[in-house]
Amino acid sequence: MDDFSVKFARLFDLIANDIKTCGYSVQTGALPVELTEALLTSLLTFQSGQLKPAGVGRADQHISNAAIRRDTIAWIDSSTGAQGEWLKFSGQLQQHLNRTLMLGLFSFESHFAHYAPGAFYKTHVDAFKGQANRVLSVVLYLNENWRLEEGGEMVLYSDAQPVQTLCNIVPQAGTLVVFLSEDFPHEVLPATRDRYSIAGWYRVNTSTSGRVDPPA
Ligand SMILES: O=C(O)CCC(=O)C(=O)O
Ligand SMILES: [Fe+2]
Repeated sequence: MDDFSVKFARLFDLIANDIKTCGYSVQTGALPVELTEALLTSLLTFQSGQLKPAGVGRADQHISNAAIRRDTIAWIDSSTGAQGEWLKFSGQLQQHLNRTLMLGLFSFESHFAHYAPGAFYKTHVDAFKGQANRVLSVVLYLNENWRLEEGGEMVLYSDAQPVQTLCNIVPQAGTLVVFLSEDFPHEVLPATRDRYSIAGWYRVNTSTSGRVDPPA
């Protein structure tokens, strides 16, 4: 194990255990402050025009739908050191979950998101049953000193009827949320201040005869 996986070994165990027992995990202080600060700096260096209104649905049916979501996004690559560290962290978590839970996670994609004051994302699921696309969702918050009265919580609901609220998650810097993409409807409530985060998804490889999805 390298330093990185030693550092996060306990966190990865806690997440794996939560996913196994209840399908979701909320970890406060999961990532070091220096990393969440550096990620926020990377996000803020995008000119506002470089963050694009997010779409709804699969990439090939990309429709921007302001009635459903009002965030703007930019996909993450390893162009800054902080983004590289985030991708390394996500890769290590992927390996750990594959080893411990046999999830067969194959690829990872993630984007920065900015919710301006008043912006929201109505209740949705990140993947549709049977489509075997997004298997596991990850959200990391980048907001220092978030106060409860500022709103902006993510509300996680149960899939079963009657729908129950499982938890309200305050978007405080360092909090990491991981959940099975098909199983948990969730929403983002409007906030009174700018709200910054990263949302990511692990996919399984669903390639069939000659068609690779997602691209290897
Ligand atoms: O920012 C959040 O709390 C969740 C975002 C989300 O649900 C999504 O991007 O699919
Ligand atoms: Fe979502």
